[in-house]
Amino acid sequence: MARQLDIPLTGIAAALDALRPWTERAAERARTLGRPVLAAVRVPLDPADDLLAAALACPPGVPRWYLHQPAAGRTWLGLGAVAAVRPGPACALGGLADAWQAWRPLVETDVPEALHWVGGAAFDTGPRLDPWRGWPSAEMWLPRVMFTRDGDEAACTVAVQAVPGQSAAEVWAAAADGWQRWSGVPPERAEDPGARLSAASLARSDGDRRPGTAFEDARDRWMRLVAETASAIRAGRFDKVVLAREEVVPLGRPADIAAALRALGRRYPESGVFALWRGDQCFLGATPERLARVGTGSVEVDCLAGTAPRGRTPAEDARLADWLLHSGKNLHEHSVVREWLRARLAPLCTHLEIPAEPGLKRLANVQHLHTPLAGRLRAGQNILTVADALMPTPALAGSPQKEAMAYIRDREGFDRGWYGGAIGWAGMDGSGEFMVAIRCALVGSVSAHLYAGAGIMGDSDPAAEWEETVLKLRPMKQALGLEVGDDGGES
Ligand SMILES: C=C(O[C@H]1C=CC=C(C(=O)O)[C@@H]1O)C(=O)O
Repeated sequence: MARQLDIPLTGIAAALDALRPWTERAAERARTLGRPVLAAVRVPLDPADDLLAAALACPPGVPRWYLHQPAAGRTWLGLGAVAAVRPGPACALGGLADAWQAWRPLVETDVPEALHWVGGAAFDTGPRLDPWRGWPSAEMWLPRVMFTRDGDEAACTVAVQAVPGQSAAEVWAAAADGWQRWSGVPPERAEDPGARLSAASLARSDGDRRPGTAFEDARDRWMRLVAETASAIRAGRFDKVVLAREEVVPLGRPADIAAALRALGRRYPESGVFALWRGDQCFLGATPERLARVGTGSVEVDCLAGTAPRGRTPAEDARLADWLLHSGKNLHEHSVVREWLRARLAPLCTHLEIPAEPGLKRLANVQHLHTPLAGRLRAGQNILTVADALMPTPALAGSPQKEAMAYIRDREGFDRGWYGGAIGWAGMDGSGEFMVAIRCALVGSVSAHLYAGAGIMGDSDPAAEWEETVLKLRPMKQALGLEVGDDGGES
């Protein structure tokens, strides 16, 4: 049954009306310059609008990018793409910076600050293997419609591209037509309140812990790799390597992505809940780690490495926190990341502040050692150049970076794809934010691929590292209804 979006179309109609004079200017400039020119406007929206419903009502072919940061009161949703920058196969985010900035003078708008490009990048530059085939190593695009809700303020930015030879009326009609087609189509998947998977419907999961099962084999293999890696570190080959694992869970029925994202937002308010739809796949997660946030001349970066479980009682929780804050292995693991970030940021900054001791970042499932880094950026830097310089940090790759990445590719046995990469946005003025894509899953129509890793040091205990990945996988499992929560609920 066809369904209208839950976004009131009056907001969109107002945006399309406001767009008319800008499409005239853009069409005229495109004709004069002989190259495409963008037009964009922004109108206010009702903050009560359900942005997730809008994302899910879009047809599968429409690129969709979603970021929800509950603690900051922010929910952003980008639908469609009017312009995209996508590098060659072996290129990372930094390779997009010039092409992206080249659009800056080619926009007709009175709200240049409202043009937020969205996208992200993979952990490495490929080659992409299943289930990531078809995903680029990095891509940024300007959404056709961008909804932003920041606290009590909500707005909608509509953009369109005028190509040389198009009349203003044709450009405007393209914008209006695009929206009409999305707003009257059936949702990609019927939202069935009973669609959440019950733990019992799992064909294969972490829950099947009997000896001799695929789970046991996977655990033994991974723990052997951890032991080998720890011994390579002791032999001086690396300072640190972050090993990840992939858990593939067949889905008996389509996953309820909206329910998963809502559950993650409720349970992990300090995290960035993200989703990126491509074809019939959705890459989603709730990450506690900010790669970089760039404002006007400022940069903020999270150093997050070193992990302990949460306690079942306040006393146990405090004991675990105290243990973490004094654990030699975790402090060393953390300092490798902090010093690497210091070395990478120093040439980009005129001033850098880094606390001497880490604090704690506490989530519902785990607690981490955390050091916030803050700096003043040198001229000429922007969010893409900064994110590129920092990717991937030793919290995801290891140190030395190149050698650790080659080892990971060779030994892990799967393509990380965008796990360990970055998801974020970039304003045309160079500001923006990227989150590290962890605590996540790539959900397709028949299976979900879940990812989690742990920093391996010379004194790592393979069983403890395995348990750490079990804890890190839990948020996604519970959100997707693949594992029942401690409180008996799914989230
Ligand atoms: C690699 C992951 O976490 C990283 C981020 C924070 C703490 C980490 C750790 O303590 O090992 C990891 O470096 C993951 O969640 O998949």
